[in-house]
Amino acid sequence: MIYTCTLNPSVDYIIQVSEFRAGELNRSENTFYYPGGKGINVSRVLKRLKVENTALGFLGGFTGQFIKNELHAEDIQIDFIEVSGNTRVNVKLKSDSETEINGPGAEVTKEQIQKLYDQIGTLKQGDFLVAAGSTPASVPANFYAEVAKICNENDVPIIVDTSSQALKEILGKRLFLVKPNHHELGELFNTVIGSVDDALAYGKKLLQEGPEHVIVSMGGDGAVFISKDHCFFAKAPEGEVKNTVGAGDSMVAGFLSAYVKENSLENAFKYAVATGSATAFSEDLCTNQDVEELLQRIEMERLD
Ligand SMILES: Nc1ncnc2c1ncn2[C@@H]1O[C@H](COP(=O)(O)OP(=O)(O)OP(=O)(O)O)[C@@H](O)[C@H]1O
Ligand SMILES: O=P(O)(O)OC[C@@]1(O)O[C@H](CO)[C@@H](O)[C@@H]1O
Repeated sequence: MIYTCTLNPSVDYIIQVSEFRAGELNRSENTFYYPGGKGINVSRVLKRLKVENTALGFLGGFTGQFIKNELHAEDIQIDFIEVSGNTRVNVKLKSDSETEINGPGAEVTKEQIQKLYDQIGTLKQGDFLVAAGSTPASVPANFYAEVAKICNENDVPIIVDTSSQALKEILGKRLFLVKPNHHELGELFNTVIGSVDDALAYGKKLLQEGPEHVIVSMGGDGAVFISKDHCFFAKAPEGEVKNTVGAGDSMVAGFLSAYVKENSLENAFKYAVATGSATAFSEDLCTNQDVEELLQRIEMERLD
């Protein structure tokens, strides 16, 4: 079974305003509410790609209930730990540019954190864990490192997609995949990643710190895949960009779905880029059909 873990889920409130003016009354043309948070997005895309999975993490209040209802409607298995506050609402303002305001997240107690460690401790060989997104202030900074330790002890491959700060905490642990975007990778090494060559060079540095595979995503400029034996670059296909929120999470879901079905890293990476871009070209997250259609248009080249 694939498990996703979202410590800080969100209701993503999408507001479309054609000409946003700060400091004035704006009226939106459209608003949407989606269950969000990085691990939850991975779960939703995996399900659309016909891969069964279970979503773990913390949920609370009326917003938490909304997320449960939506995941239930999409037939996604969940095993969230209930917290007493409201799960946050993250605002995604779409105008000429995309502006995001992410909330801090609900308070989590020590007992609830322990409960999650215990849940993760039941995962066994053959399972995968995707741990993604920010950690609320009440969760210790070494949470992902602890989770990676538990997974390493039980031979459970773990994929981590989080901020550069949280990523620093887990360097040295055995990780199946990490997927920083080029900004996060730059922050990690105190540099600016401005080209495919930079992404490759610093992705290789990151590989020396423990992960088995690294994907450096670069938005509309595509992505670089780095592993011990193979490095690839894939261009992102052209299309009408509607929503880049969740593109990176879709990429992780695309990679994992193809990897568990075919066990080929090259195809998994191709699938990852197609899935990320398919979401960028959709209002919500992509569908299986979107991904299959884009797959034909992904151009890949070897970098080594
Ligand atoms: N403008 C775009 N055009 C085409 N594809 C895109 C675009 N933006 C993103 N993608 C696709 O999605 C992948 C991941 O995008 P990105 O690097 O923005 O991830 P991210 O920063 O982790 O995103 P998020 O945190 O919002 O989920 C890219 O490698 C690419 O395949
Ligand atoms: O605040 P975090 O946890 O870093 O990111 C949360 C978030 O921006 O990430 C997802 C897109 O990747 C959204 O669904 C969600 O609102």
